[in-house]
Amino acid sequence: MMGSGKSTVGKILAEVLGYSFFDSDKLVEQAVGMPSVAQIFKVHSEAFFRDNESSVLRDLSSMRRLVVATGGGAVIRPVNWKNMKKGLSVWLDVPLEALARRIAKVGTASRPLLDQPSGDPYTMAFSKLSTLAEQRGDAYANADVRVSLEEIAAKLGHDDVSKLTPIDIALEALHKIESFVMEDTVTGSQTEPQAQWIQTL
Ligand SMILES: Nc1ncnc2c1ncn2[C@@H]1O[C@H](COP(=O)(O)OP(=O)(O)O)[C@@H](O)[C@H]1O
Ligand SMILES: O=C(O)C1=C[C@@H](OP(=O)(O)O)[C@@H](O)[C@H](O)C1
Repeated sequence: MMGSGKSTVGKILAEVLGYSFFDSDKLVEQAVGMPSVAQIFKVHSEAFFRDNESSVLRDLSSMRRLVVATGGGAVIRPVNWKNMKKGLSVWLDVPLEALARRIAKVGTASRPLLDQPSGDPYTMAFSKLSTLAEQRGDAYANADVRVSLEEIAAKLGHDDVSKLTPIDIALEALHKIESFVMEDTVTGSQTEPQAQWIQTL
């Protein structure tokens, strides 16, 4: 979901693993030749953005040793899952209140689906995120690995997920990825090829 920390945590994962890091929104901007996703939505349309997002994910899916921070909406198209399943997918599950707090802090201008002409930024972001979460239903649960910030906070004895650092979250993601790969190897289903393509969702 938007603001869940895909880029922040994804970059740490890439560094630790010695993989390359890509942000699919940035690749779409480059492919289209526009400086921002917001402008692509405005000048073209969401559908145009989604088509380009799908082709970027398709191209990335044939590469190895990379971590990709997808856009939060990549989960809505089954064709994207077909490509994302060529690697290992990680869902950063962040409570909507925490997402809305982060987004209100940085502003909504770069996230066209949340951008509203007026109103309290936290309330507007929370309301739009709730609608998107409802529309997207269980789509995020298709991910191979779920990293729940509420679970990490409980484990570390914090009363609030906002006390978690990106490193806390990346470490938990690495533990979960390791468990998934081990299980995959034992059951013989083998994520292809040994999870060398990781996306944070
Ligand atoms: N664990 C965290 N705690 C607090 N703020 C965070 C955390 N992770 C990311 N952020 C902040 O939240 C905002 C969105 O993070 P980002 O990584 O860009 O999310 P995404 O790529 O999922 O949209 C950024 O301002 C980032 O600095
Ligand atoms: O959730 C979404 O539909 C979107 C998420 C955004 O990426 P981030 O999740 O990196 O903000 C970006 O792709 C676009 O604004 C749409």
